[in-house]
Amino acid sequence: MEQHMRKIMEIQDISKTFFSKKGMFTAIEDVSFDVREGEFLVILGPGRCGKTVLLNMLAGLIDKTTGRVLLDGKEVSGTDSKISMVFQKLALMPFKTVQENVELGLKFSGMPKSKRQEISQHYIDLVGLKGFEKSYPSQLSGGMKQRVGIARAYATKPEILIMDEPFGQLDAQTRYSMQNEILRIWQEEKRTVIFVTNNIEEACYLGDRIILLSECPAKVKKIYEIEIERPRNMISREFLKLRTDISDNTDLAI
Ligand SMILES: Nc1ncnc2c1ncn2[C@@H]1O[C@H](COP(=O)(O)OP(=O)(O)OP(=O)(O)O)[C@@H](O)[C@H]1O
Repeated sequence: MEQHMRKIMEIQDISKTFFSKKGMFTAIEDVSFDVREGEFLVILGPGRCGKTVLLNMLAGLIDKTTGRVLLDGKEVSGTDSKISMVFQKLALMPFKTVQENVELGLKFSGMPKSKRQEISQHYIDLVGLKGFEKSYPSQLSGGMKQRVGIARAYATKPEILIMDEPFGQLDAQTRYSMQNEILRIWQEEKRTVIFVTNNIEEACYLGDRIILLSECPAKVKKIYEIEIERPRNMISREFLKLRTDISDNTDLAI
């Protein structure tokens, strides 16, 4: 637990209200929590409760209406190279190979080709795609495409990886195997992960902690510390108890 105690990110009273001709709509209201260095933090909330809006504010992709986000003690405004995102619908470039897709962020930073190749190969190997370097996204399964997205996010060596329902589009079997894969990758290459899901079982399986959000406007309902050892058994008593506690505390069926 010791290594989890440093606060890498502090989210202080952030809110988001959208204004349009039809009126105003508050998606996020006074959300505060800390992110601890090296932890696997899960944000769990019902569908359409504002999870993506919250993540986009953490990543500096959209403005906050109120509140502050501190990264390493300094306020973040706009995007920051210390944060990298993995999206549910991966924006892989269809005419670029796996390797070129993984190198994309590095290329933008102006890194020379040989260094780019060395780094991309490391992360392609890490996510289990060795041998697929020259494949195109259309030749890959859904799970493999997610692996490319994960390698691409890791390749820029961010301090924090934000993952927005990355397994939401996968079939159940692939989803289970990717849950184990993401834990393996996180344990091999320690970074702070903020992982969003609307799936209670997935949250209990993956998280060191779970931030449970309410329905819209999203507020923090409860923060769970999970002490269950990994690999977690989804049918053990303690796992089922946690799952039931969270489910009883959840606003909508999620
Ligand atoms: N630019 C915008 N203008 C107005 N309303 C918006 C905007 N972006 C998001 N919203 C609204 O904010 C609410 C939360 O959306 P968001 O996509 O964050 O939910 P979510 O929890 O990520 O959903 P899902 O579980 O489907 O991924 C929705 O009702 C959405 O319509």
